[in-house]
Amino acid sequence: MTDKLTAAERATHLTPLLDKGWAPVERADAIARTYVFDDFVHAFGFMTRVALEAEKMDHHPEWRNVYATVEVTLTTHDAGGLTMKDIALARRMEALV
Ligand SMILES: C[C@H](O)[C@H](O)[C@H]1CNC2=NC(N)=NC(=O)C2=N1
Repeated sequence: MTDKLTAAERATHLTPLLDKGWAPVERADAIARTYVFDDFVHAFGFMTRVALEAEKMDHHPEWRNVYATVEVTLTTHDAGGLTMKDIALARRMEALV
């Protein structure tokens, strides 16, 4: 789960997330997505749900919240790049949005 994704794994696992609005961040071998909610309460509710899941998964997002906007970047620091842990967390976030 913490080995960096191969090109074939990226093609399989990343493509569905790219369709949902996630984008590669080449600078850090990461992916990023910006979520826009109706207001701060909805944005922070999402962050709270994700935080509880992230803690269970022992895998944590880099993120920034300004009022109704949540900017998320996912990468695996221990591996120095994108791994299946990031894919799993992105999928959980898509289920919790
Ligand atoms: C000790 C602990 O398991 C590690 O530091 C975990 C915690 N959460 C993490 N989150 C992310 N995004 N990358 C990591 O490498 C990572 N490592």
